[in-house]
Amino acid sequence: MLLQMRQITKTYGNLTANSNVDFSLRQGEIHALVGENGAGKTTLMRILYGMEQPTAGSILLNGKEVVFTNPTEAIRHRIGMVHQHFMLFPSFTVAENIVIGNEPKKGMAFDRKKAVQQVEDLCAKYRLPIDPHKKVAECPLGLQQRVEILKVLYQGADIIILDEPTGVLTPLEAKELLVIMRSLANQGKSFIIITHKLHEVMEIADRVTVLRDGKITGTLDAAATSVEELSKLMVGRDLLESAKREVKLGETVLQVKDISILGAKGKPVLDRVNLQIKAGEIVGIAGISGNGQSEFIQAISGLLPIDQGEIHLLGQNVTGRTVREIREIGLSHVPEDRYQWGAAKEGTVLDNGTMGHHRTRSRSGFLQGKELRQMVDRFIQQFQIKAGSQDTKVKYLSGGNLQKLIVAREIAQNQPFLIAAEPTRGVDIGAMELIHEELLRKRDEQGAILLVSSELTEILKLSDRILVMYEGRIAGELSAENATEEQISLWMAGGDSNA
Ligand SMILES: Nc1ncnc2c1ncn2[C@@H]1O[C@H](COP(=O)(O)OP(=O)(O)OP(=O)(O)O)[C@@H](O)[C@H]1O
Repeated sequence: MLLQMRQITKTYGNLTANSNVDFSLRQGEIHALVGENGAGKTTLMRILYGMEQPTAGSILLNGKEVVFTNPTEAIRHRIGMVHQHFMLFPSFTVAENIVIGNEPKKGMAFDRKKAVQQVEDLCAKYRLPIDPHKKVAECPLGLQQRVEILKVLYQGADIIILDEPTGVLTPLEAKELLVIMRSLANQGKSFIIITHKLHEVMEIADRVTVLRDGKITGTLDAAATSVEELSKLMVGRDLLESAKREVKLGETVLQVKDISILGAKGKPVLDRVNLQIKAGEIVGIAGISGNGQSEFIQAISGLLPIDQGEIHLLGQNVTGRTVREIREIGLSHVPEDRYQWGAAKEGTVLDNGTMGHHRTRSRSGFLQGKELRQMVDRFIQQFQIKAGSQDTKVKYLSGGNLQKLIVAREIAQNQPFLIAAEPTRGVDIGAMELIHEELLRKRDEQGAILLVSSELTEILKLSDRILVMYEGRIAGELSAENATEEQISLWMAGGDSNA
């Protein structure tokens, strides 16, 4: 066995993140690690990569015990990790990012020519083409991830850990990554992949290990299991399928009229976009990221000024209004980037769970300290948020648990209009089901929802109408009944526009 982690336990104060975990990896294997948010997946991998020390337990590489007190030691033992949030220098080139830390030198100076040559050789060896001279800032996310993978290969990794690698990728990029992993595995590399996407596990993994509440609930051959069995092992129950119910449409809540945002190079970021959403409907926007969806949401929520057109919310012209004014008129917003817009990392669960709620009225006036705590308690229970206590800083929450907290907070604002951008990014399937159910409930109660998601299945499941964005324009619109994955994918790729 290439790698064995034996009886690993990790505690933080009185919280047990990993409890007597046994995990193994064979050479050339792709081993998926799955489990609910906060189950302890990232913690286990941080231990393997030397970022954390286990409270108890041992790691054996090729049968010999090893102890890593930092990532440099793990790298020396040919273990590499690609994190959820990329750790690249955007203003450096691809080649510079790959060799950094181990740069070829000519005398004392950095040997740029040799670095480029080494990167070109590496790309050829592993059949992962990329332009070494390109600035990382100019690479789409899929290519940035390729740089991260090339970087660990450059460092000599034989074991590669990928933490939710497809979360930020487009469907096409995700498919490509799976092909790359299989090809590298065939060349002898071994992978551990943390993912919430069980269909991906079925597609790519040889074996799969399920963690629940810090403990292993099973290690299975992927070929001998199913999505249903895995979800049961993860969540401890069968999943409910939420179905859309008939709802009568109410009055117009959002009206976007012909809005445009001019780009830096004369090419519009948004080009005469129109949209109307009524009470009681979910309108989904599909599209490959980078086609204007982010700017569209930012424009509606007052984060980004527009150059042309008007935005009306509940009959009021909100064009040019501030974020706060628009929120007060009737918007709540689950933002796309939870770290940039959604949360204050140094704040506690209580602080983050009550943001924007201080002006929410209770029967006795505005919500007071105790009522705010009770409200956050309800969020924690309803969404099964693993947070230790309300006084825990959110930077210690697992990614999915922070996402659940933001979604709970925003839905509870009870505003007539909700923007839900990537609402289930990074959450486990049990939590995804809960969030979907809550969004549908809000719609049934005459809420108007704008859903932006890179997950086509999510768009298809929840939306009453689907719009596809391509290069800043609405490339097409379909009702839920007429929507097919094929048609949407075609518009997403810029083909056969009906607009
Ligand atoms: N430095 C820390 N201090 C305190 N608690 C921590 C720390 N790091 C992790 N935890 C806690 O350990 C538990 C396991 O977290 P971990 O990030 O491993 O979960 P995960 O399975 O990767 O979740 P997700 O799918 O949401 O990313 C969580 O309850 C988390 O809040």
